[in-house]
Amino acid sequence: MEPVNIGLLGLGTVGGGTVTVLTRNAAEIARRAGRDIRIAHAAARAYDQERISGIEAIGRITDDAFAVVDDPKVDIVIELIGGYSPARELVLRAIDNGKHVVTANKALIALHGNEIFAAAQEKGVTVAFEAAVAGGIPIIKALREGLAANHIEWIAGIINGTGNYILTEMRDKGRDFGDVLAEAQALGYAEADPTFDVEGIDAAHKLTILGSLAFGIPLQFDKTFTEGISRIEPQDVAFAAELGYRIKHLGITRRTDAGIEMRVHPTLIPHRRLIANVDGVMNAVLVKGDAVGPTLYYGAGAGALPTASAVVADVVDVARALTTDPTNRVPHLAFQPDEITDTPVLPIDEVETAYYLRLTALDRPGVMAGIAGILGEEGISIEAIKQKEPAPGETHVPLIMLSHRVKEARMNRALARIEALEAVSGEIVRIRMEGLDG
Ligand SMILES: NC(=O)C1=CN([C@@H]2O[C@H](COP(=O)(O)OP(=O)(O)OC[C@H]3O[C@@H](n4cnc5c(N)ncnc54)[C@H](O)[C@@H]3O)[C@@H](O)[C@H]2O)C=CC1
Ligand SMILES: N[C@@H](CC=O)C(=O)O
Ligand code: NA
Repeated sequence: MEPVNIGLLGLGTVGGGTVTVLTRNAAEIARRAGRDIRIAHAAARAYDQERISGIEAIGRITDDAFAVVDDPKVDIVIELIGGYSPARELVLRAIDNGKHVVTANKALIALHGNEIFAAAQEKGVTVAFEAAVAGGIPIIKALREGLAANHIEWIAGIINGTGNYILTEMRDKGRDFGDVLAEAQALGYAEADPTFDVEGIDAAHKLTILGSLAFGIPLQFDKTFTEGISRIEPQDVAFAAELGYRIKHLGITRRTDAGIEMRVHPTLIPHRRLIANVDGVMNAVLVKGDAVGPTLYYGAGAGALPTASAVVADVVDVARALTTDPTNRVPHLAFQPDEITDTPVLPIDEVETAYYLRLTALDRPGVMAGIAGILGEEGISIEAIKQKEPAPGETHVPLIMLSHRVKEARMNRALARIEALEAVSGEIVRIRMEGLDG
């Protein structure tokens, strides 16, 4: 049988890894796909010839990505340049040319996926994106296929490798935030703009995709609440540990009677949960289905070869389905396109969680009673309070409180009133908490 011809866009971290995996495992991949798979044409603005093992097997390398998507020999375009533009134009052009597409670009899928999948359906081609969420972990496949029997209740995941790497190094080795970020960049884990990693944007892109796959809703990145890790302080990591918790940056999506929660933020979770012990660049995604119960998927969330593993698995999937009727393929967003519903996404004000609060208050009788009075008036009950000893010469002490579950809007009101008290100084630190057991 004729080989499958790949057009590869981008020869950076993931593009280079993809060349290596496709060439190193060529024989085994061909046995699985039923055809040889070869990179006929590749495009990159820049690449390091010396660092890409297998590069000599590429038919032709250019700097013109549009020449690759317009190459009539190419059957499958792999988009690994990243960003919104020209990635969007390249993918739409590839589809228009009748080519299948494999991409690792979560920013592209989260923002333009609805348009891209509609175009692909129209043309009868597939756009595969396993590498876009949780790198090498086959989480898209698990949600679309392995868990297809279930009513999914919620998903909670560590879905940014760079962020988890930074949090782990800060906690275990007391390293500086900036230092660890620079290392994650050197290792090829970070996005081209690393604020996407540290401010939670990358995790929000991935959560947007997970929410759509789990609940059959359109991709709605603009409705995903996003908070990053840049404001986490070492003292909160230490206080959380004293109380039996770890701080992890989680993407959480949950079905409730009022709508679907979609939120990305640092979260205190009990240290005994498996997911609380997922460290470094590793990712993990917990999925709770009504029939299967809780399931956990773990693996490398970033890096050349782990991400290439997902890219090449998609290529094999597409190659196997080249001759099947498009209507019999697994739908892009897990549900049939005409079954995507517009269940509302809840604004963060409507979301209910427990909270870790740290405030700095005057060490004087009556102050605690004033704070407790406001919380009581707002109907917020407190599960635990810890008052630290004042440092020598200090008049103020850190006060740690863990609340029961309450709507965000109500907590915001209470915190504004407490911050206005004369005895309370500065901003109250608030970190959401989840038990992940229900
Ligand atoms: N690095 C990682 O661990 C992971 C990355 N991803 C995603 O994979 C994609 C690629 O990421 P990396 O490989 O890390 O990026 P990179 O920056 O290492 O590589 C990008 C490559 O694309 C080329 N390029 C950029 N614009 C181009 C254009 N207009 N025309 C031709 N070539 C162009 C660059 O010259 C380079 O060869 C991104 O969408 C990223 O979000 C997904 C999962 C993990
Ligand atoms: N920058 C991302 C790369 C993979 O998606 C991360 O760190 O997770
Ligand atoms: Na994946």
